[in-house]
Amino acid sequence: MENDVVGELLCVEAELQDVQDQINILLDHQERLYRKQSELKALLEECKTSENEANNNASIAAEDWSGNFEWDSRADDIRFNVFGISSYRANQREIVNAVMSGRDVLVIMAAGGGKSLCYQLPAVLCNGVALVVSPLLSLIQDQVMGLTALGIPAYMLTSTTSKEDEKFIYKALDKGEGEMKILYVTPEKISKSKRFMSKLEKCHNGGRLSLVAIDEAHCCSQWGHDFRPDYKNLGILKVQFPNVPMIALTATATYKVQTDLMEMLHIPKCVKFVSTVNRPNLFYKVLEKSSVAKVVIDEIADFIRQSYPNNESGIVYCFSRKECEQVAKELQERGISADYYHADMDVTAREKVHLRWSKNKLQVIIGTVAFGMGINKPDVRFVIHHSLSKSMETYYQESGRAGRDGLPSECLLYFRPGDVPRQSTMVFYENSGLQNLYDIVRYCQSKRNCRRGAFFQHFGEPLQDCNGMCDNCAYGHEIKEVDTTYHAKVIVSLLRDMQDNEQRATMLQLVDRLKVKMKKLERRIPAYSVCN
Ligand SMILES: Nc1ncnc2c1ncn2[C@@H]1O[C@H](COP(=O)(O)OP(=O)(O)OP(=O)(O)O)[C@@H](O)[C@H]1O
Repeated sequence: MENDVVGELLCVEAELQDVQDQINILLDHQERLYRKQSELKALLEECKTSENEANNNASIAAEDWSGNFEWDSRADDIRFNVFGISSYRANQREIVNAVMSGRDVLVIMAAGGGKSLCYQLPAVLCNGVALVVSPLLSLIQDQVMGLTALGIPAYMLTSTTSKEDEKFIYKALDKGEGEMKILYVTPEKISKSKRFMSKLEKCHNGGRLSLVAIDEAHCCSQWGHDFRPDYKNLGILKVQFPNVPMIALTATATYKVQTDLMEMLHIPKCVKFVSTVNRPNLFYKVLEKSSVAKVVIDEIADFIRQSYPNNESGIVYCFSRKECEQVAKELQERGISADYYHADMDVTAREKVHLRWSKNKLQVIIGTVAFGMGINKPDVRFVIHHSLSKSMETYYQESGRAGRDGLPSECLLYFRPGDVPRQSTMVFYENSGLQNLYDIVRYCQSKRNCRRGAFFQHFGEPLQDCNGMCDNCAYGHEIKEVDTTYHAKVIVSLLRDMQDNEQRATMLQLVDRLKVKMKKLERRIPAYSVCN
């Protein structure tokens, strides 16, 4: 009898091993299919793009923006002698040529790729004034300061503009008096100031409006990660000035966002320049986040001390304002030069922190998502996420603030499932909010797939080699397989009970109830221990 049982047990074990082997084969197959699926999706997007462009304007395909143009030598002269740039980066020359040819242009170029030159160079080359719409005051101030230092007459019309400058700007628009090549405004100026719009109209009627640039153009789309209601009204610019070339620029836009913003800005026939989202100098890594807050801070402090002992700049992103302050305080207590930045602080205090950090007087800035657009520091060596972002797109943008100078930099994300419900309550009412959140959760939980590959997949781009620049590709992870069938059954029965009794619970309450129920069951049926 015992022999029979042993024999049967061996058979079952052999069969189980066989099943496991088949599962492994299927998992490999699934991974290959995912890759293929992402490549095919990218191809489909490309086909759609070229099909749309062909439908919109058959001549686009035939146009070659890298050929010779009459402004070539003047453009080279200004690029080199005014901007001090010795050669163009990918797509820059082609974009300048398309704008100079009077076409509307959509530019999608990764952070630090050099988008500003794409409209600033044509602005200097052309007669008249270029209007630039940009979402943030700090961003505008930086740009105007930079251009003024290069000797380019650039101005901004914002709440901080002096009466004297305002008078000069209005005169320049109205009558073409004084020298003004570039004028920066926030989108509110377009939607809210009738006076400004009437002066702009006069500038246009006098043939002096050379081009319109829309920076951070993804803000137009509700499907984007940073929708701004005032951006919705920018379409008026194309309606009022149909013959003035418009250039819309952003670091990220999925196909859906691209289509949406082209529609909002009324530029259906624009020439599109899409550069890769790949940032080869960034190393992406996901770390398991301890449920003990102090442990996480200790780890972050150790990482900064050991990897960046020479005051190299970094950012730590936190979920809430309170958490920012707490993390900053605890890092300070561990001897790290750190301070916080969030929307609850007054503007002066925020600017002070930003300035200290920009000038390397402060090593680490601890920010909420409010510390975002307009951060132009090129030498940020690390971006740490104390909790996960709300989407792949947001994470790409935030982590992308590292290494804009092209030098090796690190992007670390601390993940624990307990942080997911905090985000899900925030994104529940956003367009595709939960779907976007689950995409990044999948990114965090993956122990097999290339992190970089996840970005390519998300932005519908063909896969490129990671060159070992993510944790999964560099060292791989030991994968422990756990059978969770029993847990799943208990969860389902728990949910059924709650449904029958019309009860509601948050995710964390649910976890607590599950723990209690598991304990009860274990006591009753010890064989089904949680460790099973
Ligand atoms: N062709 C070039 N050669 C060398 N440096 C360049 C070139 N074009 C731009 N740069 C420099 O690269 C840096 C980043 O450029 P820019 O600020 O325009 O990037 P961006 O694409 O707007 O990035 P972000 O989306 O992060 O704002 C700037 O210091 C700029 O002077």
